Amino acid sequence: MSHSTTPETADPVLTAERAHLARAAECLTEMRAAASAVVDAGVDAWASERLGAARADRLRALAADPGVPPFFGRTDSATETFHIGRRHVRDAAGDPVVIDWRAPMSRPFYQAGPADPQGLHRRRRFGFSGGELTGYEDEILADGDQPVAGKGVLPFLRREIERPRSGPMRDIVATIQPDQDDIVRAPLAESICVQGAPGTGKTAVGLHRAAYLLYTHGGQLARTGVLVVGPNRAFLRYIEQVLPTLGEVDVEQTTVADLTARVPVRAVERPEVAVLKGDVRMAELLRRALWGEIRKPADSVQVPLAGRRYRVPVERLKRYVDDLRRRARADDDQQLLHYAAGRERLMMLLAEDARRQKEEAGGSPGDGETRRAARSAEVRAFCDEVWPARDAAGLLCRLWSDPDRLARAARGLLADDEQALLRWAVPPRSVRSAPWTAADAVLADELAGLLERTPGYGHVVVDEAQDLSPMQCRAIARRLAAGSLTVLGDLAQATSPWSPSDWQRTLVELGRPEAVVRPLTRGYRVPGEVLELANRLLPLIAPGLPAATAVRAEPGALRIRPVSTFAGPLVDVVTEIGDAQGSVGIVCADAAVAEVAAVLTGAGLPAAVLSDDGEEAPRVAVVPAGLAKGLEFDAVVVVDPAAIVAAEPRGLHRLYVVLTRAVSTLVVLHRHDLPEPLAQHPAR
Ligand SMILES: Nc1ncnc2c1ncn2[C@@H]1O[C@H](COP(=O)(O)OP(=O)(O)OP(=O)(O)O)[C@@H](O)[C@H]1O
Repeated sequence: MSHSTTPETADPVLTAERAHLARAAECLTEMRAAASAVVDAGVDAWASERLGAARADRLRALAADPGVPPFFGRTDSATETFHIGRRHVRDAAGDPVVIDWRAPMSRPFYQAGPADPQGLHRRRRFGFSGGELTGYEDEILADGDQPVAGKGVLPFLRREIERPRSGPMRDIVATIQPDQDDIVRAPLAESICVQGAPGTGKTAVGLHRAAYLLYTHGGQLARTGVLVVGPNRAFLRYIEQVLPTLGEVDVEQTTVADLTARVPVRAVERPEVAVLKGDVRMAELLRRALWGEIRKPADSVQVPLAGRRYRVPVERLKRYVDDLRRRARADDDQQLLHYAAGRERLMMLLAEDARRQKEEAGGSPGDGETRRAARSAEVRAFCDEVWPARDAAGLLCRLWSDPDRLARAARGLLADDEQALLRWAVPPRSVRSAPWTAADAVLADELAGLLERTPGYGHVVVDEAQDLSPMQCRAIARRLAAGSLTVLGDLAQATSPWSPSDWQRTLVELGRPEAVVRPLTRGYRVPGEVLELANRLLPLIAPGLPAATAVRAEPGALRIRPVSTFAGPLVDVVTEIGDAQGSVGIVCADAAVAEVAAVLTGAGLPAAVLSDDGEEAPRVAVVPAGLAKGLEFDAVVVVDPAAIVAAEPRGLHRLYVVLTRAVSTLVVLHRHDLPEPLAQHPAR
């Protein structure tokens, strides 16, 4: 049974809860004061600085956002009552006033249900308005020891979902559902792949998982860090406030493009070239290209050490080089000998050889003398010849400019016509001015990863992973080191040329083939009527993938309107829905964005184009279909679905993405026939 209450001064429950809220706010203020008053008596400057940093972290964590109330829920068992909030609050005696949502004690708040009350007899959720506690909703989970019957979607959850969107994505900490909670709280060591239909909460779950792991494994992850990777800056901008609201300010959030920004990207290549550059064979090509720079030693070397010269014969030099090369083959980045380290090691091997010779002759050279020998002009000249210093961009530039070099690295790997796709017709004047593309940047990053070890994170969350190329996956895997991974995605929304039909290959390239694929199938964002329309595309775009079921129905949420021209109807629709609170997305083919924006602004409507530069999204946004993925709007107008489908090879997948962005209303304006499965829809 559930029940809700609206503000009522006479309600004793509300009065008591408001008093607890005031007490929690007071305790939080005291905790903050205590954290800033700590003095570093009796410690040295270094320790004081470290303490200062730790205190700053703690203060930041305690910094209460006035719009964020100290708690949002409460659990009652026969013996205990806990208030659950975004962070722990305790009183001066150290007793808990609010329990952090991530603490084990909070788990029943998320997991208990009528079928399994987990010792609770009641769960309470609170409603707030501008920081004021205005209402609450109780769910009775057990009557005495007897579980009570459950019911459908709770009014509270529904209100949370339907609250008008303004600005970036919000956290879902008050309403995480049991299947989502299982993923959020999975152990740190477990790598997980969440396959979820649109709006099932994948992004939300991934971000809450990051926050949960940081809370539960704070010490370990504070050292190694957590990384969140999203598809583009518009998406990052949309999600970037969720973790800070949860008190986690130190998580790095980035795109693959920013992660791999090794060369200045100034060009876009043809799709078939981009496909080839994303192919996993590139990894072997680059490995051969780099290690192919190494030459066989042709002559002995005279190594100067402590005033004398020692000859290292060519046979020994060959053995040193061969031994080092063999160590460049390890699968594990931690074990791998990187090219630059190999060069350093070779220098040392020559110096140590000379040292041994001197020791055999009765001398005892010191470490400093040996290190100087390793840096001597003779040893350097030898290494420049045999194991030359290289940089990623320079080597890639030579590879694309020099057909013979490319052919050597590509032998047996790429056909002639494939090599031709990679070659630059005109070699650039300099490395910097070369026509680098985004795919080249990922390749340069692969080379950089062969040259030197890439620092890894303790946990990486990667969103919209269905679109990653194998080479992009490898770029992420390099940053994983010994850490674990949360992969979020939907095969039905895959629009890139690499799009897989199952997750296995992606997980292999991401370095975690053992990751368990966990489905999420309850759709929170999209009303049932709209989801039913989009689901009609599934048999065509992702046969075998289970369709999501919507948690809410909203009669009238879907309108499909045939039009003869777009301008007039578009202005009418946007005028009508733009008046309501909340966000509006007008989604059209990328090529039509300027025209659609001009129609709307020409009619005096406050619309602006959503861009990928990380700027905040306008409330009424004209959204290129190519940028719609991962975003959502209270109302969506899809303009000319046929043009969206025609614009790219996986256009139907793109249409599926576009049709699943609306929280409350979807209007489809179409001039041409709708794709076959949609044309049969009753809402037409
Ligand atoms: N348990 C929940 N309580 C309240 N809102 C939720 C819950 N789960 C998801 N939502 C809301 O549903 C919407 C969709 O969530 P999210 O963007 O995480 O889904 P997604 O699976 O990543 O979608 P897509 O595949 O379209 O990118 C968001 O507004 C999110 O806040």
